[in-house]
Amino acid sequence: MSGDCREQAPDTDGGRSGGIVSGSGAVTSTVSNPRLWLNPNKKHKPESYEDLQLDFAPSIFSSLEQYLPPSMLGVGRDDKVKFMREILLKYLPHGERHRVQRHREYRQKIISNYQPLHRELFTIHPEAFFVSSFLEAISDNGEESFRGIMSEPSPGVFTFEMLQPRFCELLVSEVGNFGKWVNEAKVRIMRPNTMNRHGAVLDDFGLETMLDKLMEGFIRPISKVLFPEVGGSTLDSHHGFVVEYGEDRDVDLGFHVDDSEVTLNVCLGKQFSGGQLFFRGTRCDKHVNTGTQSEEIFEYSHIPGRAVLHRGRHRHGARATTSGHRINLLLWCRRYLILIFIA
Ligand SMILES: O=C(O)CCC(=O)C(=O)O
Ligand SMILES: [Fe+2]
Repeated sequence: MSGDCREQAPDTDGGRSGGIVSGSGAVTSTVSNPRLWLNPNKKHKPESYEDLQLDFAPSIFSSLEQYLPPSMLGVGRDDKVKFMREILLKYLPHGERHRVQRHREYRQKIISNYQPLHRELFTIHPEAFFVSSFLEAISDNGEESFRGIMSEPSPGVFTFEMLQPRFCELLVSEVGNFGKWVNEAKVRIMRPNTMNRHGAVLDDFGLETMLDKLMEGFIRPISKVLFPEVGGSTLDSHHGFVVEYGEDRDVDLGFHVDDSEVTLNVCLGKQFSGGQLFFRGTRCDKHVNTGTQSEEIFEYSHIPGRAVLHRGRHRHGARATTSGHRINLLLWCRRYLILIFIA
């Protein structure tokens, strides 16, 4: 990999540069010159935008809504969407705006042609997806209950039981079905990032809303407590994908950091040997290639259904999967709004 091993994913949420907005908190509510408030109105309960096909993730609209000027808070949802889209597009650099638009068209084309195999995966069903210990900890929603279901075998690396075997099976089968459709329809798809030749972006074939809910309702509350220094409570966007290793697939994954604040990595199966994750401590951009202290060295063996949660800046990689077939679900969770508006 190159000097800076930060990976950039080719999705609409990957934009990292941007402008500055609303320094003084001054407001106008006209769409011709839309402005946001500097501080969020935390008492305002945002609407849900999940049912709309928009160019930004539904959770971005829900998060942004609290920054609307008071005169906009009570208007209809369509007017809010129009206002917020204008703001989002206005503050994206021109090239990025174009990329968002093209990616939206790409996603739309896939979603209108691909027939899902297991429709029950496309809406979140916590009881069917998650194990009960995880659900209980989320419902308790406190540091003690989160730590109660987790181990932290190395500082900043948390592991816990998360997904039910049936959910893992269905997701693996859905990914297989998507791959089959891609081959048969001869569609060229974008891979999850520049490190993978195999794997698929789940957000691109209809799972964006479900994964948005997973991040908002399950990963954000945990991150608020375990990763406050990277803005765990303000995660508002994600890049959701699977990686696949084994014969005829990728073998290993080089040393890197993720383009995320917090990364969720859950093994979905199937049978495999090898494929351990290796960690080498957290670094900022400037020091990403510095040496490793012995206490930062940690190796983790994947177990189906079990999650690993770590900061995106925690340096890591994956050893060769030496036999069988390994599939992992990755959710790179980000703070998109903060990055484009308060750059
Ligand atoms: O293969 C794995 O488990 C690690 C995947 C990973 O680190 C990534 O895709 O960013
Ligand atoms: Fe990674």
